[in-house]
Amino acid sequence: MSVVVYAPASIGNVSVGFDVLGAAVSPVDGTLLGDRVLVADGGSTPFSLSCAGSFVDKLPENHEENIVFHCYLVFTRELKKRDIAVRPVSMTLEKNMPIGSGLGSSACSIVAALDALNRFHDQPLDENALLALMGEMEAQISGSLHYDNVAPCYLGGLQLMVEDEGIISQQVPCFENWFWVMAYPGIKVPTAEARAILPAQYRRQDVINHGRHLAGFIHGCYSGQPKLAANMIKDVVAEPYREKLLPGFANARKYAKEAGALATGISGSGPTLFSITDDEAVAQRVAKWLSENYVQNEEGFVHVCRLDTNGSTVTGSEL
Ligand SMILES: Nc1ncnc2c1ncn2[C@@H]1O[C@H](COP(=O)(O)OP(=O)(O)O)[C@@H](O)[C@H]1O
Ligand SMILES: N[C@@H](CCOP(=O)(O)O)C(=O)O
Repeated sequence: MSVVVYAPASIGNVSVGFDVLGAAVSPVDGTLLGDRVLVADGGSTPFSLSCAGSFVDKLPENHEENIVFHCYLVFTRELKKRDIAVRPVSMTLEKNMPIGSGLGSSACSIVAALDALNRFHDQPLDENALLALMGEMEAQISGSLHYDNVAPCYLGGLQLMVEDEGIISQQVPCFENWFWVMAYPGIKVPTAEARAILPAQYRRQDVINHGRHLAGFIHGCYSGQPKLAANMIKDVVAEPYREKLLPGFANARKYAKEAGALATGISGSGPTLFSITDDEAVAQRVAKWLSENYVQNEEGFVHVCRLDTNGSTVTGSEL
């Protein structure tokens, strides 16, 4: 028996909810924008890991530094705590996501690995316990606990981190007709570094505006007001400080607005940007412009996406 799990790209923060809001996305043309992990019977070897995929060269050379190995360690720790037998596993990571891209690349590997390990062991951990482990792994990589990539990647859709009453995250309704244009320029911005440049404290006016934007956005989503929700997508917490890490971002946002996009922001800690529109022609026009003007090298790409409401999914038993 073996299982392959696909975990999609995600937009941390969605501009308006630093560390507490995230969205999973998948390209409309069916491209797999996410990692896959295969877990198969390891036979007489307790654990082995091999890696493949278009971004395999960007992974740490030592497999013990790969987050998938650490996922195996924490998963088996949890099984041992519960007196559940750990099975020998042979794992393969298909690394399709660029690292340090703002697309939740590490979250893709973490979610695919832990979801696949759990399924291979007949789901001994419930959704919340698994999500808590995913957060632990993301914190190990970025230096602080935030669920805004792993939660949408695992559960799908637009997710709000409530982190109370034993609930980590809950889904918020969003607009099904929105296109999310994702543009990765091909350069690297490490999440830990993009967090380190943020202020430790904020002015009262910024706090008020942040609360107004996030509450207004969530209200717009629940009351079915797309224009209000899109107008609320403004970031006073991270974007003013991170913009300097993203060459051409201000220009790209200006173009997207003139072309008819509803809102544009930094995806996660960047350098990927996202731009929202409800008009496919606008999405294609913005995508073309970003390909020609925001992408900096051959590693960059642009995808027109929809919200991925599935989150991580089983794609079969072989890669
Ligand atoms: N499977 C993996 N996928 C992505 N990054 C990994 C993986 N294993 C280890 N890493 C390391 O974790 C760090 C991820 O960097 P980060 O900026 O947080 O990426 P992202 O924001 O794209 O998730 C890098 O130092 C990378 O070498
Ligand atoms: N809330 C985090 C999100 C980081 O997302 P990533 O895709 O860049 O890892 C932050 O903004 O630091």
